[in-house]
Amino acid sequence: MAGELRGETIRIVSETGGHLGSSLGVIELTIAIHAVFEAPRDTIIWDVSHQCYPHKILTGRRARMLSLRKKNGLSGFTRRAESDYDPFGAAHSSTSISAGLGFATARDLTHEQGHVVCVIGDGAMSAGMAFEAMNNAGRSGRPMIVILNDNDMSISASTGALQQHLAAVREGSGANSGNLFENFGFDYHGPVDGHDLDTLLPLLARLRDARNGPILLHAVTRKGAGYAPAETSGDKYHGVNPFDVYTGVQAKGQPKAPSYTKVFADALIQEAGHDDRIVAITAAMAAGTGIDRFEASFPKRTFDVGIAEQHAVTFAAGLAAAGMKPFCAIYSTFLQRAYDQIVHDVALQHLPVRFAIDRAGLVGADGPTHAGSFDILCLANLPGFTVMAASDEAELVHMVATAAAHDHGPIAFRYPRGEGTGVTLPTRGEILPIGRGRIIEQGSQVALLSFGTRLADCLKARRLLALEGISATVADARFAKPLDTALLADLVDNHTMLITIEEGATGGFGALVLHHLANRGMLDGRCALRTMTLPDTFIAQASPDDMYEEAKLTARHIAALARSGLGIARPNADLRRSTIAGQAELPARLHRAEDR
Ligand SMILES: Cc1ncc(C[n+]2csc(CCOP(=O)(O)OP(=O)(O)O)c2C)c(N)n1
Ligand SMILES: CC(=O)[C@@H](O)[C@H](O)COP(=O)(O)O
Ligand SMILES: [Mg+2]
Repeated sequence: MAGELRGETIRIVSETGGHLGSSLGVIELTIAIHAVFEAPRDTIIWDVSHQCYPHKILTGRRARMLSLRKKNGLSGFTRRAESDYDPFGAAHSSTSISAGLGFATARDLTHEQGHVVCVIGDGAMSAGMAFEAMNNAGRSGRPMIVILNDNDMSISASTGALQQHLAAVREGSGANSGNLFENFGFDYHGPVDGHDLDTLLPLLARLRDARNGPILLHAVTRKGAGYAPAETSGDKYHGVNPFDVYTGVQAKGQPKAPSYTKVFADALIQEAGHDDRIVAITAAMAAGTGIDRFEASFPKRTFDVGIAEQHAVTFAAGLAAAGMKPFCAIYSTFLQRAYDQIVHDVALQHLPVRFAIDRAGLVGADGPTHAGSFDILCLANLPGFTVMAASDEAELVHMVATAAAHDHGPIAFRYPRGEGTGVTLPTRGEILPIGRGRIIEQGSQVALLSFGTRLADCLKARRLLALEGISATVADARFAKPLDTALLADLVDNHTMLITIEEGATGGFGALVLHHLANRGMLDGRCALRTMTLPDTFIAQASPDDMYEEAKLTARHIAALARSGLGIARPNADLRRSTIAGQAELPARLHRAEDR
């Protein structure tokens, strides 16, 4: 059974890509859990749930697994709307014990009998939220079973004191003094071999029938277990592209340009080489944010705090208050977890923390839980914040330098997942802090004001409109806060329509522009205003190549809005055929110093 399930998981992920290592680590655990407990009557909750592929195969979704992480396909995480066997959605870590205690409490209040099982990894266990939940559950006395899936790995190696404690417990050296979980009121069992069904099956049955309060089963597993390419790789094939099953070699297209992440990391390394107050912080995403590259150059100035975004932000605030220049590199979606720390510890104290916001905007296969939708509206509405968005990777280099020099209050710059545009990067001598927006192409009827990387589509839209005799200006806002009010006045005074475009939820850049213009009586009808944002409905599992089509944030959509706003019907047929092929070339003068 385990061999078949492991083989099927490998076969599927070799075609779909996704999170392989963690799924392979819980093959036997998944079998044992579903053998001993009766889902969906019993509640099985997977933390992060990136390891849920075997669970999905065993719960009626095997036939659909090749649609994993694709448009209208199965989610790469558990999802309530997808199956009764997914009682709670996840993807952000460390939520399972809280949710499990919720289910257990509801069960007891309604005098139901079901069991509640939460499977949480050692990495996810390192987050504060897991401790909050254990603190509450341990005292509650409610029967529930937490299975700690301890493979001594996060995405990369686990960090922190918990990792050391678990190692001591695994080696038995911590057993005599009792362990953390017992001290939190859990009946601790283990450590046991999480791959040994002969141990797991009778033990889980006994724990199931105990029903005398919260239990923690410490299962020791191997991430990537049973597949040599995964077991022998540094990250245990945490997240993979489609791959050759026999060799393990992943299909990796030749990148046309360095990723935004790499450009950020290299730019930060450059700045740090000239300023030893610059330090870098990651919350267990060293490779994903490029901070692993920074660490190779500045190991003593790099801090991986574990899956602890809240702590990461306030830790950065402390560093800033003490005169350092902290760069907090956190994915947009995961930064959501630290919002109060951003408001209370950073903004209200006006501390110069630098936020490098990677994966800002749509991210494709990881779907709605990972889309970077809210960082603009969350940060640009905070007092004293400076909020920037890079329109390409050259701009990102200038923004890193701007952030390094910015010592008066918090500053954030956002950039997307994946490859850059291939634009030439500025040399050291060409790098200058930026302070305002800029006009890229001058027109006269409609102004397209982009905040971020949708600029390329605005330039394409300009060419589409030109074919129809409509003249468009394209401008790069660069800042959502402070707004470049001179640029806004220029655009409003000299055009009959202004369209703002941002890859973020409504309430961010466009809303701030509207607020500014309305409150200064600049929307008196001479210039119509439209805003283009990410739709409220999340773009679920849109494949990377059609997510902007789904989000209606392409050149075609921009041109259509301009046309309709100007009261011009759709172009005649022969014009429709003339589509603009290829990427709009950014004008050579785009990156000249005087444009800063
Ligand atoms: C709040 C949050 N921060 C970061 C991540 C990114 N992330 C996904 S899985 C993972 C590591 C999880 O480690 P562990 O719980 O031990 O699971 P394993 O992969 O070892 O099975 C991280 C950091 C996340 N999902 N949620
Ligand atoms: C499960 C999880 O949250 C991470 O593995 C995430 O999927 C990484 O995203 P990137 O692939 O964009 O680094
Ligand atoms: Mg782990």
